[in-house]
Amino acid sequence: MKQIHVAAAVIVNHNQILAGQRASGRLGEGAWELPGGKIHSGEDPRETLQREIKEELGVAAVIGERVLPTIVHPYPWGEVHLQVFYARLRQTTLTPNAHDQFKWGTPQALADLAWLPAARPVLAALAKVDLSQLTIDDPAQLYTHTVEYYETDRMGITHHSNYVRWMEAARTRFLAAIGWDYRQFEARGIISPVVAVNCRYKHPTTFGDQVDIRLQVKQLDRIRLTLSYQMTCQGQIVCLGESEHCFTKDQQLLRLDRDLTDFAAALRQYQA
Ligand SMILES: Nc1nc2c([nH]c(=O)n2[C@H]2C[C@H](O)[C@@H](COP(=O)(O)OP(=O)(O)OP(=O)(O)O)O2)c(=O)[nH]1
Repeated sequence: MKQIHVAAAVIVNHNQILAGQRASGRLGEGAWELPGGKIHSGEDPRETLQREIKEELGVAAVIGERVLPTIVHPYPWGEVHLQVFYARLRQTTLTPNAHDQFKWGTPQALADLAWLPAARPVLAALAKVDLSQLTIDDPAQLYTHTVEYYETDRMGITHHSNYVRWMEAARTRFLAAIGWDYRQFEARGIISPVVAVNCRYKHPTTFGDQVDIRLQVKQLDRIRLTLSYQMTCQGQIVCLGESEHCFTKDQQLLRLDRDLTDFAAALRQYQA
């Protein structure tokens, strides 16, 4: 039997997920499914989902962890191997393309819809999950640091200066992950001075603590980029930071909306 490899997304918003009704004229028309589609040859299933969600809903998505092991279901048209991942949408306004209608609801409320059979085990698995507690991270925006002994002070807590360094570590990794490695800027003669940094220390950390630093693009104006950093340890906020940057070449300020338009477009994808 022909094998059909498919990726589908449990798109989460608070405690609700998104179900789509397959448009008429498609196989399984009228049945409900999770957004997704066939994995192209050589494609990573997470890339499939980014592509399919863009096509079907008109928005960018962050793809998280697997929900459950691959589901295999035989249909008259082939054996579907369904890989299901959590996802969240970057924007809330959808432009539906491939479905007759969409519904948001808790897995319990949506369980009675006429789902494609391969999707049913997903609904059963979700019934045991507290979706509102789920964090779906874009790896580009998350840097995890384990506090070193040498980062602590005489009081036994992390010295405050380290948080600013971790912000920089999160930032350089973020830029590299979105295709704008800082070395590329330097190779083009562009430098990016930090024009402001601030930190609000909310709770101390100490040796061995694992600190998650989540970065977001807070603001982009003509010359300035503002990034925000939320730092948590075991889910508790330990520090909230911000940094502001400008970009210069030959000691002239560059404009993000004129001289660095590709970079600005890449950053906008990560704007909160
Ligand atoms: N997206 C999705 N497909 C599912 C689910 N459950 C399930 O059995 N399937 C099956 C139905 C189809 O046989 C297959 C998905 O193929 P598809 O034809 O919709 O994929 P596609 O979006 O790439 O479509 P196309 O461009 O080839 O028309 O997986 C589900 O929950 N979501």
